[in-house]
Amino acid sequence: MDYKAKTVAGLLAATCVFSIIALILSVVNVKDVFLPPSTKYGLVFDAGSTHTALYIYRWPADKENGTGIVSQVEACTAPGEGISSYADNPAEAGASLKPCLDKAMKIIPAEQQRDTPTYLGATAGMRLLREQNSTKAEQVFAEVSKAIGKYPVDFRGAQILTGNEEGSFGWITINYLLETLVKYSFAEKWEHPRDTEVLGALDLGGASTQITFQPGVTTEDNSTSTFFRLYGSNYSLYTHSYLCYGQTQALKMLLADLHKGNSSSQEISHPCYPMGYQENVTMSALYNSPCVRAPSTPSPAQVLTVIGTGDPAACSTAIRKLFNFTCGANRTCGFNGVYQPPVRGQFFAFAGFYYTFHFLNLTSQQSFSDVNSTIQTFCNKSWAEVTQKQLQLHHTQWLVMVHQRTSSQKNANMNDPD
Ligand SMILES: Nc1ncnc2c1ncn2[C@@H]1O[C@H](COP(=O)(O)OP(=O)(O)O)[C@@H](O)[C@H]1O
Repeated sequence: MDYKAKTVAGLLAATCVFSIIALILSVVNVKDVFLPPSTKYGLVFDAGSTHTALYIYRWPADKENGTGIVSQVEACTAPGEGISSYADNPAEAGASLKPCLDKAMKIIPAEQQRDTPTYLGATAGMRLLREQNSTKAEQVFAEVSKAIGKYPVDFRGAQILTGNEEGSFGWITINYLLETLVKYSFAEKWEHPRDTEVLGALDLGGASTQITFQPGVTTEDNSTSTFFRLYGSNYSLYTHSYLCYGQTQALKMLLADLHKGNSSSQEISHPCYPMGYQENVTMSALYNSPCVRAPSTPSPAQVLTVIGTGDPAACSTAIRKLFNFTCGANRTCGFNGVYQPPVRGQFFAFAGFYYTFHFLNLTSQQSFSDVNSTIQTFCNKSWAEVTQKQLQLHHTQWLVMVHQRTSSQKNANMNDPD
């Protein structure tokens, strides 16, 4: 499995759309089976919390065992940030999709465009906006739907994925790409691979993080269980999405915690930023999300100065405070009391995990101790040594480290060969 994991890691990075193939696979309509065998196209917008991408897929119209075999033709990144960032200017959310739709229209033959199923799936950025202001979320959706509706495609709707869907689709996608669900055999047939274990999925997004795996026991809590029939086989999965525990939102929670620890001061000493680093942030920008509770006497225009102290141990302690690892009696849990059966098998970590590990040159199945020492070395660098480009990844390494430590404490195996 290791060599496959390596190969697929590159592919995963390039596409960054772990839920999307799964979305196509699960939505390809039964009526497609009766079309004459030919190539079909599908379009999926992955409306993430930090950016939107359009993926163009192609598959043979005659399908295998009721689930399609899909390949990606092209990916297009929409300009600007995620659609939730257009809450105060929803028309711009629609406009941001046009360059990618234009590109798709150049790729899909004109006579097939009207038969091209097109979906938009939004993730935790929109879940948070809906929580904060459902009217604004609806306006953003109305505008993106209007923009897509102007193109000659078979638009089947825009929706906010639930956390369970996001987790499950990520699991399906990595296992599809790793060929643990279906494989092209020497007999030139798509077959269910024998003696191959599926992998668990760890997805670190910007606004949420997901864990999904096939547990060895019956899931005790129905809200975390999901069932799929794929390529003729049944899968019962455990899945949970932790809202606010994606990179962007978790770092916001961390900064808010540090601010509340000394709220009378206009300076926030930040142990996770390198020594010498400094930035200004307004109170309104810091407390603009349901993930952080604003102080009782808000002063939106007030400017706070964040000063890096570059203290890995203090950073680790501050991050730990974002997690409650206490479980109820007779219960196993992930964190914050969320039920989780004992982890089982190998896991594949992707999205934010991949970007951070890639930046640190840690995507070649390094041992756990090598990973930790590389992270420690990087954490001890001063701001002068860390370029602006590196900064964002510098932020995230701490989260990754905590995720790793949490996983290792709970005996998860994150592709660690040791
Ligand atoms: N090319 C990239 N390089 C580094 N980090 C990235 C890149 N693309 C996305 N990310 C990070 O990956 C995370 C997932 O982004 P996104 O898919 O927008 O979030 P979500 O899963 O919450 O919708 C974010 O923290 C984002 O900053």
